[in-house]
Amino acid sequence: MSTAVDASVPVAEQEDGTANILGGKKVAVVFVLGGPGSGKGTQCSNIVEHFGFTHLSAGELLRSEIKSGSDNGTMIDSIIKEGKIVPSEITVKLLQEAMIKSENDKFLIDGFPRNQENRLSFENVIKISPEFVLFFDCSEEEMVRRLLGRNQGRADDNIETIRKRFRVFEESSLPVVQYYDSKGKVKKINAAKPIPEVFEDVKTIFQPYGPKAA
Ligand SMILES: Nc1ncnc2c1ncn2[C@@H]1O[C@H](COP(=O)(O)OP(=O)(O)OP(=O)(O)O)[C@@H](O)[C@H]1O
Ligand SMILES: Nc1ccn([C@@H]2O[C@H](COP(=O)(O)O)[C@@H](O)[C@H]2O)c(=O)n1
Ligand SMILES: [Mg+2]
Repeated sequence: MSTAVDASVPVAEQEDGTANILGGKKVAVVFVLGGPGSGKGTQCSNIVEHFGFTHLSAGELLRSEIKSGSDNGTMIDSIIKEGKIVPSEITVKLLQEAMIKSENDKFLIDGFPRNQENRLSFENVIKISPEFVLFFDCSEEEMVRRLLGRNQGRADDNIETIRKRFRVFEESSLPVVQYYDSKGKVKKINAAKPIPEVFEDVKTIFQPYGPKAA
């Protein structure tokens, strides 16, 4: 059984001082937040490659759920097209299953928690506190440019839904960032720079967690 991420890395505890244990192993979780198109997925891929984390994108898990034809698929699809947030019990269950299935003990949870309900549901069900929150800061103007140029066929990459996603980000996701900031857990990155420059800043933050095992 794995007992720790790396003996030299201080692993976060829950607020009551108990360890972050999932499926019998001690785990480290980093929440990755930022506006739509700020570069969360792009930088998570780099972190996986250099520091051996497992990347779990809440949005990707929800899109897979739609594709799988699950009972909730139609409802998730219409919520995503509206740029709104899927009920937490669905997203938290998908994250929990993916974490338990994984053999890794270091997770990047991208695009989550998107609102306070997501945060509380994760705390109550999974009972893990994040090591920190990596927050990508970028202007809306730049994020629109990136999203409209992404070309991945996403149903929500159109200007109407993008505007709605920005409002949801401001109204529901930024309060989560502020909550973690009040606990001293936010590491803010200037995400407006080119991809390699953003990753230089990200690397500095992840140095204690790497490098990826050979
Ligand atoms: N620093 C950057 N400079 C320019 N383009 C970038 C940068 N980072 C990412 N991109 C590009 O912007 C687009 C959006 O990036 P990405 O998918 O990583 O964003 P995201 O934050 O995961 O968005 P979403 O919340 O919509 O999933 C992609 O086409 C990506 O290649
Ligand atoms: N915690 C979450 C994360 C995402 N969603 C929905 O998925 C959409 C796409 O998410 P990305 O992170 O891939 O941009 C997002 O706009 C939400 O509709 C969610 O409900 N809850
Ligand atoms: Mg993404």
